[in-house]
Amino acid sequence: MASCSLIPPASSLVSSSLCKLFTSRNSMATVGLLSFAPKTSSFVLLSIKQRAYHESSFRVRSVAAPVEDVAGFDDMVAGTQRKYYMLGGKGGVGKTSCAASLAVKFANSGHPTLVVSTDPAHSLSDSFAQDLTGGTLVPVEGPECPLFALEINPDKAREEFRSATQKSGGTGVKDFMEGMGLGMLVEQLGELKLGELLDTPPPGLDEAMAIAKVMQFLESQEYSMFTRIVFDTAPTGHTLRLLSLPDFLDASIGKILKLRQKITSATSAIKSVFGQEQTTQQDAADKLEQLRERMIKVRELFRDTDSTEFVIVTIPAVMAINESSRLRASLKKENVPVKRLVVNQILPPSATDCKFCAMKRKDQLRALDMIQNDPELSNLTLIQGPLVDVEIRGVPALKFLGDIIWK
Ligand SMILES: Nc1ncnc2c1ncn2[C@@H]1O[C@H](COP(=O)(O)OP(=O)(O)OP(=O)(O)O)[C@@H](O)[C@H]1O
Repeated sequence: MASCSLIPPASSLVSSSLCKLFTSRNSMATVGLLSFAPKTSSFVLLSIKQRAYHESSFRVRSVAAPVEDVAGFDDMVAGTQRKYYMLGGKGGVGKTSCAASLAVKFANSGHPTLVVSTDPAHSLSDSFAQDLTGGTLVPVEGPECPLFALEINPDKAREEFRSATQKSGGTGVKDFMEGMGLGMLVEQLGELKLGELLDTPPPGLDEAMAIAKVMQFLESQEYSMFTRIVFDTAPTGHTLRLLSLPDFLDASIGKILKLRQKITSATSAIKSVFGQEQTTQQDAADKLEQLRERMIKVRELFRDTDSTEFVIVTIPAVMAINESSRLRASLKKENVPVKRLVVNQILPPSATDCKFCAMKRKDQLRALDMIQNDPELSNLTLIQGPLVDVEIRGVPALKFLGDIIWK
């Protein structure tokens, strides 16, 4: 078990007191240094000296900060009905760290939880300091309730889509129709820009495929235990494309299936050619139909105010805030529910003793002010995450960050 001892302030950076955290298992020594900031009545993690500590032995209960309902975590954790949290924002702002810390907090609050990365450049494995690759659910060691992680392999998901569509309307059929002189149908196929879609998948396709894949997993009895699903999504641009993608794919696939019907009933010659491959054609058509249904479900999931919430993560910097504002506007237009905005990596108030930090903090405060005056962001619940001086890696560190952010 961890213990906590209070020692006198060691530097002017520390506003009130320092708390040293220990872990005794495997003779591991200091785990972290906390600073108590009286202004905000909260503890700030200053450093973690030992990274290879044992998850289960890291406890900060004895120094828990006074509980404030800042993020509205009580509301997030309430109920056993399944809820989905999608965390998204600009690249590098801390989406993965926030998503992973939220997942750990849910699991420690009694929810069997699944955390999924749909970002093609996965960093969940790095965040949990555990190998989570492979496209299957991997148990994360440490939390009190089951926590599983899943990194969806976008290449594999895209390949599935490619083979399904090629069989039932892609280049093979297009060439065949050209050979038969059915120019008109080829034109219709061209309109779908399917070839383009397959050769250079738009950002968002990976994401949509990944989410569809997760929903497929979740339909099975085996995964019915999960009551909280946290998505670590790809950077903003991808997310925005994703939102319009289900409509696009739904329309495209719908047209392909209609086109296929037209082709099969067009001439007896074509019928006989397709007849030879009737089973394959049927399989492909079924796959496409399935894909279309899943895309519709993804679209519905994003807009379901009862079970889904999109949490925007940003940093206190003008560019990031502007991007968050645009993201929020687009999400609003698409009727995607957003209630919370995490502003991560905020310098602690005590960071004023060096010129650089003082300037930086001033800059950050100006950016925070921008949020208050931004018509898209000002009405969201503002959650502030402190900048800590080490990388947040592994369950104990994620638990620590989660306890600061998700209150
Ligand atoms: N509050 C914080 N204090 C200090 N470092 C942080 C904090 N939040 C995140 N980081 C660090 O910033 C880096 C990027 O974080 P993370 O991977 O969570 O961001 P991301 O938005 O998911 O990035 P990407 O868009 O590249 O996937 C990591 O090294 C992480 O440890």
